[in-house]
Amino acid sequence: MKGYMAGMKILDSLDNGLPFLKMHGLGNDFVILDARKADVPMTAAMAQAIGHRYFGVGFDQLVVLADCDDADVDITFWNTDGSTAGACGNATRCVARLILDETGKTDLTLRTGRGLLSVTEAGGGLVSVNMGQPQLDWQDVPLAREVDLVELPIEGAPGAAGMGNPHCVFVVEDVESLDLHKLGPIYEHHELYPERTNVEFLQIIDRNTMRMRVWERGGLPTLACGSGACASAVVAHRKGLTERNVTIKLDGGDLQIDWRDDGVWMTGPTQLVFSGVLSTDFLDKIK
Ligand SMILES: N[C@H](CCC[C@H](N)C(=O)O)C(=O)O
Repeated sequence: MKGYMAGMKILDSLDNGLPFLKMHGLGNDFVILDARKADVPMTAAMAQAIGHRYFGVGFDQLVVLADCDDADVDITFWNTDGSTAGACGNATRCVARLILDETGKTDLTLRTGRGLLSVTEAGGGLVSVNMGQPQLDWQDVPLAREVDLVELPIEGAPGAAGMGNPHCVFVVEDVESLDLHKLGPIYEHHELYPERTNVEFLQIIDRNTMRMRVWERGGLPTLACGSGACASAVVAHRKGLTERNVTIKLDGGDLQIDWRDDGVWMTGPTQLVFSGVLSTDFLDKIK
């Protein structure tokens, strides 16, 4: 910022501020902070403040990158309510794109709350991530008690799967007519999910295509949810409705999900939108 608007007091606040990137994957948007070179302390209150769409920057998830010994980078995901998540598929793709471009590699290993994830350059601006095998034991999702994960004892008999974070997947006749703001909070806080859950609504189009809308844990509908798309593909296949390889049509665009022997692969686009700097004045107020 030096030289630009020289002499204005605001410059100091930006020169010593905290740089960030804004990216999205299918309209699921992220603020990315790089703590690899300089420590970036993050708290729930800070995440909430930065995430505010009017008083902060705004995001669906905040992403903090850190160095680690056994992967190209370590990633932590924060929701707008200040909670953290073990997985975020779209943000994982966005970070993968950054590190692929930064290193010139075509394959990466990323560390998330779920463990080590493999990434591969898919060409045409697309990135593929192996999101790992779905968690299909009730303790791992986690659920409150042992139940049939393909037909949960909830009206509408949704299915459950974990992808490093919990998911509750409904199959419905008409996904467009649903009021997510009404339904989402009911199931996010359902007693069967002790750590709350992300909630996906699917409409099957054919055995390789479905439409999905999502209410994310953290209290908001988003335009896309990568881990939710993976969980949805798993549940729909386990219910016998689809093949293992599907196109999922989200509000923000399409994801390809392929449940292979080595895990659930997710392929889709990413977009770097802008870089910015959080002012020290703002940071001082939210600490
Ligand atoms: N948008 C993310 C999911 C964020 C996860 C979060 N809402 C939670 O599990 O608490 C995705 O692409 O997978």
